[in-house]
Amino acid sequence: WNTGPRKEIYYEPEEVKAAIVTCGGLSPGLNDVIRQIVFTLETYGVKNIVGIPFGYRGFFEKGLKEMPLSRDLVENINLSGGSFLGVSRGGAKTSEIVDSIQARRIDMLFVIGGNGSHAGANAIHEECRKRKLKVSVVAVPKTIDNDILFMDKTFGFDTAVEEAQRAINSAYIEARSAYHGIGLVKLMGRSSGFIAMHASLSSGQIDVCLIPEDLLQKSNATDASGNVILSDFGVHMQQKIKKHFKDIGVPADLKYIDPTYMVRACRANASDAILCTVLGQNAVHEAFAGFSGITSGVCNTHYVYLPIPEVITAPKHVNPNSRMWHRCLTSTGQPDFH
Ligand SMILES: Nc1ncnc2c1ncn2[C@@H]1O[C@H](COP(=O)(O)OP(=O)(O)O)[C@@H](O)[C@H]1O
Ligand SMILES: O=P(O)(O)OC[C@H]1O[C@](O)(COP(=O)(O)O)[C@@H](O)[C@@H]1O
Repeated sequence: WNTGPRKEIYYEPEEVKAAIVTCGGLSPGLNDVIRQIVFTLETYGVKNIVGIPFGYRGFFEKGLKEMPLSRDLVENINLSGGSFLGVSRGGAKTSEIVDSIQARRIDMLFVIGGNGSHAGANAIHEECRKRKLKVSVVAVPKTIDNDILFMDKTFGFDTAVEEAQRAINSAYIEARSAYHGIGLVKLMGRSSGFIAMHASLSSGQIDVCLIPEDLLQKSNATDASGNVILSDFGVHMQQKIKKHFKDIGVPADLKYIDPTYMVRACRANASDAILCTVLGQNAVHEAFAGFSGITSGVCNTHYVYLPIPEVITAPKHVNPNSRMWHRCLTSTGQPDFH
């Protein structure tokens, strides 16, 4: 569907109670999206806007209180990284969340999150329909990993790629300056290597880029949200490289940098800040148009609304047969390990 404001709106703004929740891991730009949602709701004339603290947990965990939000309060939150509302994993209890939505008389719920949060948003939407509640549940895709289907990019990804350059450059300088130096940098991406691929392409200082599409090391452990915990591949590589050079009797001075949380906690860069602005505003137009169970994003250069079930069928991965991955291989000069 096309995005943007509609001539006819489904809700009477003065009667609306709108809630915003941020779930999952951090991504640069979360505060920009919260801020734009609040600004746009106020522009429509909504007076009752609240933030749900610490993700879905804020709906039912004792001691967590909703936070009244206004333009004045959120004016400057985009100047820092993180989430003004707090985030969390786990705690997805759909029926308790919907009980809480009902008790708080929420008409619009804005869920800012990744694949898991979208699955949660869809479950909440379905449960609201089942109970015949007129609640618009709309999502805004958030993930630095850029692993949401159909989206050209998600907010935070550009910032992560840019911020990763600092770590790559430091590793490069250390490696160049050391006798038999090697620099090793670990970047985030869970099961999708978009950050690593784009950071390699943009840096030009990388000799080998490894992506999880090639290298997944699964374990049986899961995090609070049920995501499989992958073993730390950076540390694994560090040990393997050291052992290899020891075994062949060649000195190697390996410097390992793991900048992942420094990258994730950054404030959004200019291009992500613009993306967040558009997505935040579109989410409000989406809710006022009466949509629910929908997410907004940028797909094939167009801003669009998409049904949540379509975008969560699977995470998006780097295609090892794609032109982009082959451009990366050409740029680094590494062999194709396939
Ligand atoms: N399949 C699911 N159904 C309902 N809720 C889910 C599902 N998967 C994850 N969630 C909830 O969504 C929230 C965020 O999920 P998580 O996977 O940690 O991050 P992300 O949304 O960034 O992928 C958590 O509170 C989690 O419990
Ligand atoms: O240490 P945490 O918070 O569990 O997060 C680790 C994971 O978070 C990520 O940044 C993704 O987070 P989301 O799925 O919440 O977007 C992955 O790249 C990484 O594997």
